Amino acid sequence: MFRLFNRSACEIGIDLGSANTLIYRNGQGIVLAEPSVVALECRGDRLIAAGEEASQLIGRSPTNMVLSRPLREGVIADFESAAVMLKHFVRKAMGTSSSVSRMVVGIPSGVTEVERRAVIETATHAGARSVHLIDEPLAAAIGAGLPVTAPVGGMIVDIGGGTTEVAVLCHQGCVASQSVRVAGDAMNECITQYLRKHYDLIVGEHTAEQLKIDLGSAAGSGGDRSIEVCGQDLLSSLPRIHVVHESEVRECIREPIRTIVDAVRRTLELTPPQLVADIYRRGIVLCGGGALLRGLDELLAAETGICVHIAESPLACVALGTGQVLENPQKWSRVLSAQALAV
Ligand SMILES: Nc1ncnc2c1ncn2[C@@H]1O[C@H](COP(=O)(O)OP(=O)(O)OP(=O)(O)O)[C@@H](O)[C@H]1O
Repeated sequence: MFRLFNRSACEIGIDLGSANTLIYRNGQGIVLAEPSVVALECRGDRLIAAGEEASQLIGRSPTNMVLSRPLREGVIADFESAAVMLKHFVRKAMGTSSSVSRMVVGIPSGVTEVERRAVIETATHAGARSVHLIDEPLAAAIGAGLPVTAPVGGMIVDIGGGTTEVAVLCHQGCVASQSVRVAGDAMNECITQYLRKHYDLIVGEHTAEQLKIDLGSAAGSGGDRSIEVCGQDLLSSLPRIHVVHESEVRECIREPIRTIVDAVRRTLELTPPQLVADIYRRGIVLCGGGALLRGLDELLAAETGICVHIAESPLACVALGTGQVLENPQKWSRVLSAQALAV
C-alpha cells in the first residue's frame, strides 16, 4: 500500500504571482502557466473559471459572477478566492497523481508572518501534505542560473506584477535586499490614470496592459510609434477611439520605473564592497515579466554603471528555481531547512 501511495504522489513547485501562477512538476518541468484570476459564483464560492479563461472576463463579468485577482502586491489579498484558484491549478498540474507530497512555494521577501501563514494555509487547502516556502529572489536567482551556492555575489532584480524584488545573493543566502510593492500593475494603473486625466477616456485593464506591452519603454528609441485604443468617454459614456503615442506611455510610467531604479541603487548601497565588485564583474540579472519592458536593461545599466542581462526565460525563473530545489533537495537543503514548515 505504501509503495502504491508513493508512486502516485507528486511534488510541485509554485510561483504564486500577482499576475501569473506557474507550476513546476518534479521530473516534468513547468506544466502550468496561467493568469492569477478566478471567477466565482456570486452566491457560494463555486468555481466558474480560472486562469486564462477567467482573465478574458476581466471588465466583462456578468452580475452573477465575482471576478477576482486574489493576489495583490505579491501577497494573498482574498484568501477564499486564492484557495479555490490554487486548488484548481494544483489539480490540473497533478494529472493522474493522487496527492501532492511536497510543495515548494515562492513568496516575496518582505512579507509579514500573517501573509506567510496565508500562503501555507492556501497551499494546504490545495492538497499539499508538506509546504516549504522559499524567498522569491532566491528562487528566481536559482532559476535564472546565478551561481548562488558559490562564495561570490550576484544581483537579481525580479519585476513582477505587484512587487519588485532586488537581492544580492551569496553562498545560498541573501546579503542585501529591497522589496517594493511597485511593478507592472502600478505601470498599468499610471497609464489608466493618465488617459482619464488628460483625455477624459476610461480604458479597461487589458487595454492599459496592452499599451504598456506594445508601446511601453524606459528610454527613448528615436521614433514615436502610436496605436489606436478604444475606451469610454468619461462624460458621455460613449465609446471613443484615441491615438496613444510611445512618448506618452514612457512619460506616464516614469515614476514606477524611478522607484524600481532607486530600489536597485539602495540595495547596492547596502552591499559590502567585495560583493559590489563581484556584481560589477558578473552584471545584474533582470527577470519577471517587467524585465521585458523595452529599454529597462539599458536604463538600469546607465544608472548603475553595471552591465544588465535579461534572464533566458524571465517569466519562468521563480517556478524553475522552485523546481530545481525540488529536484535536488540535498544541494538546497540549507535553503529548505531554513524555510520548511511541515503541515
Ligand atoms: N513585454 C512586456 N513588457 C512589459 N511588461 C510586461 C511584458 N510582458 C509581461 N509584462 C508584465 O509583467 C508582469 C507579470 O510578470 P510576472 O508574471 O513575473 O509577475 P508575477 O510573478 O505574477 O507578479 P509578482 O512577482 O508581483 O507576484 C505584468 O505586469 C505584465 O504586464
